[in-house]
Amino acid sequence: MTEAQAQSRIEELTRQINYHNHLYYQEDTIEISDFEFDQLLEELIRLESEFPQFLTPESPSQRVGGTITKEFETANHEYRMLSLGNTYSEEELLAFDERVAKGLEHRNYEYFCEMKFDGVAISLVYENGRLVRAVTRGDGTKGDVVTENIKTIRNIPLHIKGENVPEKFEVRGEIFLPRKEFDKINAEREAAGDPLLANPRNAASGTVKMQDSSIVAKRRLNCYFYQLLGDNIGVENHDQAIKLIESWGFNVSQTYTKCSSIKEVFEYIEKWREKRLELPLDTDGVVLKVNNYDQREELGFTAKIPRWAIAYKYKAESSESRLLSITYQVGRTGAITPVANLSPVHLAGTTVKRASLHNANEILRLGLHEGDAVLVEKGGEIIPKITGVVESKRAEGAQPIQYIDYCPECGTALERKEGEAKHFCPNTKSCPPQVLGKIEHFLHKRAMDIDSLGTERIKTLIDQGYIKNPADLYTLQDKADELLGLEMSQDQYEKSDDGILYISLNKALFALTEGIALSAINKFLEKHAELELEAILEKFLEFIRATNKKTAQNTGTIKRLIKELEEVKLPKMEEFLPVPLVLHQFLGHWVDMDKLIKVSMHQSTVHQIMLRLNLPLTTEVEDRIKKLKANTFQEGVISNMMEGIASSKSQPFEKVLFALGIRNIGENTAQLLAKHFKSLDNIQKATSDQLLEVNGVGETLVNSIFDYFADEDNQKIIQELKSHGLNFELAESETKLESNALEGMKILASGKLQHFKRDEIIDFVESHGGQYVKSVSKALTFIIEGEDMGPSKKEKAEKLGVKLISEEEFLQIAGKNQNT
Ligand SMILES: NC(=O)c1ccc[n+]([C@@H]2O[C@H](COP(=O)([O-])OP(=O)(O)OC[C@H]3O[C@@H](n4cnc5c(N)ncnc54)[C@H](O)[C@@H]3O)[C@@H](O)[C@H]2O)c1
Ligand SMILES: [Zn+2]
Repeated sequence: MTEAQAQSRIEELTRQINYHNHLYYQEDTIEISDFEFDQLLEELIRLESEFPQFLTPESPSQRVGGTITKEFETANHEYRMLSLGNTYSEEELLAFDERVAKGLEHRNYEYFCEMKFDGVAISLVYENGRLVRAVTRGDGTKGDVVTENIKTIRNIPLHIKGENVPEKFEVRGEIFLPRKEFDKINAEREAAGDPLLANPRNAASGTVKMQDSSIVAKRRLNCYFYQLLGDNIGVENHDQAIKLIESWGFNVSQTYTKCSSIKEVFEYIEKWREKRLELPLDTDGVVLKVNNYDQREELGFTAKIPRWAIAYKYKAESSESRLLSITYQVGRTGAITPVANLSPVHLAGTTVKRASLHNANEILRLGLHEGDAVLVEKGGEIIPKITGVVESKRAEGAQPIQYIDYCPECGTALERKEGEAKHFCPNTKSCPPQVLGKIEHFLHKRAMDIDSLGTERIKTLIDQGYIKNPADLYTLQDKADELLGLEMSQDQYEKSDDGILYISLNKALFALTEGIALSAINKFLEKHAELELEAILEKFLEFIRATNKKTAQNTGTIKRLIKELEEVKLPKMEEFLPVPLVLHQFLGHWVDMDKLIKVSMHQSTVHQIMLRLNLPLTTEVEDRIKKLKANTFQEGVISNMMEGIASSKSQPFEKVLFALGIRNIGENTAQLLAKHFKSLDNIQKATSDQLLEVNGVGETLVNSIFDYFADEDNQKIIQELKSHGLNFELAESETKLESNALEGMKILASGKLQHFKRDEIIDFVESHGGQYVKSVSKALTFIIEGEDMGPSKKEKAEKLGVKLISEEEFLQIAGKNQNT
């Protein structure tokens, strides 16, 4: 490489790394994996050491990647917060160990090994046992002060009690969002139609930097601590420091260990390679640190990293697979996500058969062609991903993947808004998954609260034409008879491109054999998931012989199936068999294959096909066919459903208003609007000025309200719901005040109360003419101090001079004697 080439490559790498650093630290999103990022950085470091004339202090190789934001106060770190060197290879780890030995001039040292937690670094400063400041890493020298946000994390101690607590010290740790919380947040976001968070790390990072601490509190962040700093701490080794902070009440992950040689470090790395996937948070490697502080000092630092520690990062496992097909999933908001169906490969402890492709751009970026050999990666923390195509293995004449133009669920032409990566199905009213989204919202616990209808059942009712909108739910009562025996068709059926019905292999094999349990068949299939369909069927013959149940008869049926599968030449689908072929094994006497194929094209369940064929069956054949069917609606379920639907009619108006799913009307806004306008008719009649009078209503909301009422279909649904007796007005009791005792007062309650549950106090305050306020501010008349009131709230209240009163005093003010 010439000097000029090196210079321009260094510039290019610098530009790219700065770009990805910005995305990662400021925007909390990523476009490339950590591995790809680390490779760029490694290349830069290599070139800079070969061509030191181009190395500048501003190079990303010399600086910690983050910066500070403008929204917070900043504070300087007393001890710089550095990055860590990292490696993905064992040779480099050995080389690191050699450097340590050389630096110390002996091998008499230990390593302290911990998991590398994938979150956000935080520094907490304590003085006289009190948390005084929480600061982000920022640019390593100074960071954002986010104390209020950090105080909402439950297990961060605000006061330290204990012996020998130094007057001043600093602890560092990693804030993270437990994976479960992350999944929960994303499920809620999906249901609300909000964009999904990319991964738990980015979510944690974004949360720490939020302006509103009350939202931070809801996110359930957590923190693991791994470092103690300060003068005269009185310990010589890191393991002692960790034990010390543990005894002071800091949350320390119990995954650490001490190793007396690099060989033991390798054992630790192997021990955790898969086990870490069971931890409640994402981890991306192992950090090893020289345990003794004097030795650390001897080794020192470079500009960016300590010489006494390094991170070994687990490389995402990668395997080659084949692209079988692409399924286009339609989300509840109409967003299309292409998913690659792959020939099964074993990766990171699981069998992978699918990988997300995100959107059309990703397919273009990869240059995917039909049937391509692809590289699949799974790091445990991420869903499997296609990272590349093996072009040399591409079949001659293979065509590039054509993205779909029409919605696979409803056939509507797809749209793509400018600047958005995803395609959308604009048919919000009758596209089945979108209808499902609406109905699920309607049924939600905080809306109409009908819990006897799970997703599967709703889907079935939509698919089979029983409900198209929420109002249809209230007509089900009249169809209870028809619902009995209805098949829940979701998972076990598929349709081929030309509409032939397929059934999952496990159900087919279960029905085709006698005396073998479905669970045994499932186990068998799991074991052989990596085989192709024909090979599985051959293996199944062996399996039948081994179980020794009705062997002759069972093998006979399967052999006939294999033969017909070859002859009939229907499209092949992994893990599924054509329903006509399976039925042919039972009905061969009565119906020929062509007719079975034809009928199956128009139906979506075995139940429906059998209704169409209307054959006189023997009990034996009937039993076989029953084994094929999916779960059906049973009597108990139906009566539960009917009960839930009937009792939902008494849900109060604000719940009904929320249930309608008017865009931008959340639960709180629905309450406010209901209280203010008292009926849906009044809301519909309201002018934009009248709407804007309501606290929290803005232009966007006004527009969505107008849009909603302008739509004739919505008007029809409202009329129908009214005719079924739902509440479209505030009940008498809700509009009447119990007293005016709290008029003009702004009130907040904090901590646990004796006489009220969370929501009850709000209702109580309002029914006595007061206003309930959700955050501490100067405007409050007083705060009701319950048991265990949060110390940060209390501190803030004291600072603002807001009066705190007891629950008893409050009851007196409200004119309620607590004994009544
Ligand atoms: N994908 C992208 O676009 C992109 C962009 C920028 C950075 N990154 C990734 O982010 C990382 C950037 O490195 P960095 O400078 O933030 O450092 P780093 O994350 O590699 O290492 C330092 C950090 O590790 C954390 N850590 C977790 N567990 C620890 C433990 N037990 N002991 C000590 N520290 C622990 C601390 O927060 C510390 O600040 C790299 O891994 C890089 O791959 C990715
Ligand atoms: Zn659609």
